[in-house]
Amino acid sequence: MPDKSQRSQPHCPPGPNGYWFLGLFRIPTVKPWLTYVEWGKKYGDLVHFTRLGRHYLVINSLEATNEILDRQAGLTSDRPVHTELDDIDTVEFILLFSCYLLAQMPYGDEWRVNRRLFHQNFRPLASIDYRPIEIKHVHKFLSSIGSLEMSLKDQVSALSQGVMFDSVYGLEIYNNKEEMPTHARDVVDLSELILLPGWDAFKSIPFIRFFPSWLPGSHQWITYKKMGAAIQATKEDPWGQTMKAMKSDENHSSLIAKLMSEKPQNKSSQDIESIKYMGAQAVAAAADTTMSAVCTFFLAMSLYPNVQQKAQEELDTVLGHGKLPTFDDRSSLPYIDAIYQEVMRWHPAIPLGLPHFSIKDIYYRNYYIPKGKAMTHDGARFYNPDQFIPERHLNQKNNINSILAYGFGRRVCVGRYMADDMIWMTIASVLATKNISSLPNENVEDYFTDGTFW
Ligand code: HEM
Repeated sequence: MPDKSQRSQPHCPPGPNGYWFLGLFRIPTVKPWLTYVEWGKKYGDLVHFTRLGRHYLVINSLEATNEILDRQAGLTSDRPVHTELDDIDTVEFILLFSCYLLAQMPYGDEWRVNRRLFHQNFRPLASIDYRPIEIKHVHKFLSSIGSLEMSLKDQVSALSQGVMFDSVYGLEIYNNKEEMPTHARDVVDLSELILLPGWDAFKSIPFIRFFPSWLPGSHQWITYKKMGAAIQATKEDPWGQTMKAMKSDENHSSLIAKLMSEKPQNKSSQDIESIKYMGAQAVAAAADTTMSAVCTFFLAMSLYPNVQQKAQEELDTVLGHGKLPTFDDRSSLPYIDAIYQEVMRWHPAIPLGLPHFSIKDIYYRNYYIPKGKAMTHDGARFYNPDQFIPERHLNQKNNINSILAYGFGRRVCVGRYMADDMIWMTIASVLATKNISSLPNENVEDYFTDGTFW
């Protein structure tokens, strides 16, 4: 790459204009991905804007994403949240954010250690251990479908949270409204707000955190405080219950129990904290993501009955009518796999991805991208992108790494192998045994709430 002096006057990519420094006040907070796609059509695959002195870059093309987030991953793997919070050296910061979750950690040695721990326990081989639990919960879910006690969305949420609490802590979740799954969802819901451009005003205007709660602006700092409390509860409560279960039940089995009984027996408090954060991160990461993907699948099947019929024909031919699939059947069911990939493309669980933050100025094409950009992407690069067309994935050499919904570069989703198993098993099992009829509302966007997640 040529050095700075050799370039012909690099400049920031185009984007909507705002006020200098203060930036643009029309930044969307409602379904922002729709606006980013519109901006992409107007300005190109890189859209730049500023807000309160911070630069944002929306990446709308796979080519640019690969170049910036993969090939320059050493510079663009940081996260915006804590990097800037570190600048606020207050007691509140130390109290609230001494709790670090992997997804929000700044890129560096601490992230590397915690990412390795997570990877060891959720890599492809380790993820196979969770399959019996996934099958047990999917079968339980199948028998609960149609019950009037809970909405379909709550049942799906209980399924995705149930799998994770069972796998990590050996704890049963009967209802997603119980305290522990609610705290895990709070972590995600609150992070979703915090990651949107514009929710970081108190970093540029620090005295906001001294505002009384009734004053406009104070809600941002209050949200951070609530998130700190939710993280703390998600880290400590299931851990405490698992410690009790390990003492009272000799048959107790869980990831936490396995890690705690591994050598060395007398673990340092730092090692124990890392295990605790890994557990909390896992239940928080799974809270909305797998739920969102499974709900998207139900929506797609209700809108595209021909796809459902084709899938059921494949299942009937390969397995026999009404027979439940096993993981060994996956390679013989290409159309079911194509449906899974289309679910992940059509409405990704995290439409904007998680923001990346660059630690140094970088260059791409003739654009100068100043240090400190948050980067997101929009995956609309397929023909008729709004249509649900599983066929587009058939005869492609796709694998889990081609699924853009799992993110990019060194921060790519570290729980993707387990998520992949879990979502595939749910899709295949539902199609093998149920007929999904129409949902009440035909406007697809109405099913997708505001913010980062479904
Ligand atoms: C539909 C299911 C899921 C989707 C679509 C998804 C998507 C993502 C995305 C987009 C990222 C950010 C990647 C980036 O920065 O480029 C991410 C990060 C992460 N995901 Fe997932 N995820 C899913 C399920 C899970 C599950 C079940 C787990 C836990 C077992 C998990 C654990 C994580 C963690 C820990 C990170 C942070 C990684 C880091 O910052 O180094 N995810 N995920």
